[in-house]
Amino acid sequence: MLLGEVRLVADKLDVGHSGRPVLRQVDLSLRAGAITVLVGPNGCGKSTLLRTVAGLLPPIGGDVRIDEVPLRQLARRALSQRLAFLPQTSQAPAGVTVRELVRHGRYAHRGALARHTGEDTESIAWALEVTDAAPLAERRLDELSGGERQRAWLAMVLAQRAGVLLLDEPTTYLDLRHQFEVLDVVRRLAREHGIACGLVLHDLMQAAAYADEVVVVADGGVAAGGAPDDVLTPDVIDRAFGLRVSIVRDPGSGYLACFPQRPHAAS
Ligand SMILES: Nc1ncnc2c1ncn2[C@@H]1O[C@H](COP(=O)(O)OP(=O)(O)OP(=O)(O)O)[C@@H](O)[C@H]1O
Repeated sequence: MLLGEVRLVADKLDVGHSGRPVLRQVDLSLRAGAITVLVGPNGCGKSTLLRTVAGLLPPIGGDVRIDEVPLRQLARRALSQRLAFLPQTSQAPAGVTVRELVRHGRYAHRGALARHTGEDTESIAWALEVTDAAPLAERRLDELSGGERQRAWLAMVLAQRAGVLLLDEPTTYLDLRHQFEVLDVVRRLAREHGIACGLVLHDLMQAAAYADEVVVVADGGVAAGGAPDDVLTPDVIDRAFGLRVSIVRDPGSGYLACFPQRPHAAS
């Protein structure tokens, strides 16, 4: 594994819907073994950006390259072998088991009708294990808790064995412990398996704790990007979210916490 190798690059990317730009001139790079977290206010364009670099929305301008190959030159299956994307919400057919869901991740390699190989079996077992979803494998997805279901979806995209993993708000609907569990899985995927991870998160404290690089999206573009300590400052947060905060570091865990400075809040 080549730690730090750039796997995905967006170069002067304009993204939006029906030809109407939401974000302009976005530069982004995702490195092997690193976690990049996109943060920003509601509706600023984080999902639009993630969906565009995942090849689900056409760029309005600019370029995305994965392993130096332009995204537009990659057929669907070739793209799925390099990049896995988990959207904010996903639907599965009723009654499907976790193992069946995870097997879907292998269609990127084999197609839906092809026979399964030893490599498929091994990848499915690995994806279930790394997400701690192996004990759930024979359970029906619609009978799981939100946290268990999220781990199953994560296992499905991991079974693709792609070098780039994009997750849109993977901690939504999860309680605090399960949020950290999912983020710990992502960290393990980056650190131990060299996967380039790009996440959208709303929680700035979690972004600070897990990101190698934070990208702040606001006002039609990238407002700031870099190491969490450099980027998550009161000024940047005020500019992006329109909220004055003070930032405190918890001496025990080292985590940053933001507190809004609203004079009326305590009254
Ligand atoms: N399918 C669509 N068609 C047209 N406009 C859309 C579509 N999806 C999103 N938009 C618009 O694009 C803008 C950016 O939305 P997007 O979902 O990317 O924001 P976001 O930062 O991910 O928001 P949130 O934090 O609320 O999830 C918004 O103005 C939204 O209304």
